[in-house]
Amino acid sequence: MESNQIKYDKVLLDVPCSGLGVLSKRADLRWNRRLEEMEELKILQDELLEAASMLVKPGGILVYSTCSIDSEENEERVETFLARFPEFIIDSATRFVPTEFVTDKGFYFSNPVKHSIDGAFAARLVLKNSSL
Ligand SMILES: C[S@@+](CC[C@H](N)C(=O)[O-])C[C@H]1O[C@@H](n2cnc3c(N)ncnc32)[C@H](O)[C@@H]1O
Repeated sequence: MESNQIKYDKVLLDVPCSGLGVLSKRADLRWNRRLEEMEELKILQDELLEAASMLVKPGGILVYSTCSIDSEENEERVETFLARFPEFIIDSATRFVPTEFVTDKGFYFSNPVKHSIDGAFAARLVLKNSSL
């Protein structure tokens, strides 16, 4: 999918997600999830990530974020995306947040049990310049 629309230096994609990082505030989510809904959400997250990536300028930044602690909605979505769009690379979160919130792969991740705050995930991706 290619596009001739305006492109941006920075794009933030805060996707619809299961909300599994915020169960302390949304206890109802615990009971209302269905497997099929998760599968649909993952497809939607992939579609939105691909669509958002088309809006990024060469050298620009794409941040993918969720309020989920489920790796299927987090690392797995980003890895699926990077396998299809290797022109994007991970830019580690270490420059922006304390290291205790940075995963081995350079993603931001807060864990309600470990950090006593809502669970969330973010991946900072850079679109390589074609000249690189
Ligand atoms: C996690 S929320 C984003 C919240 C936002 N960051 C804010 O501060 O208001 C996810 C958003 O995705 C929107 N959304 C749901 N399905 C969508 C779709 N198919 N395409 C685009 N956006 C969608 C929802 O309406 C919701 O506003």
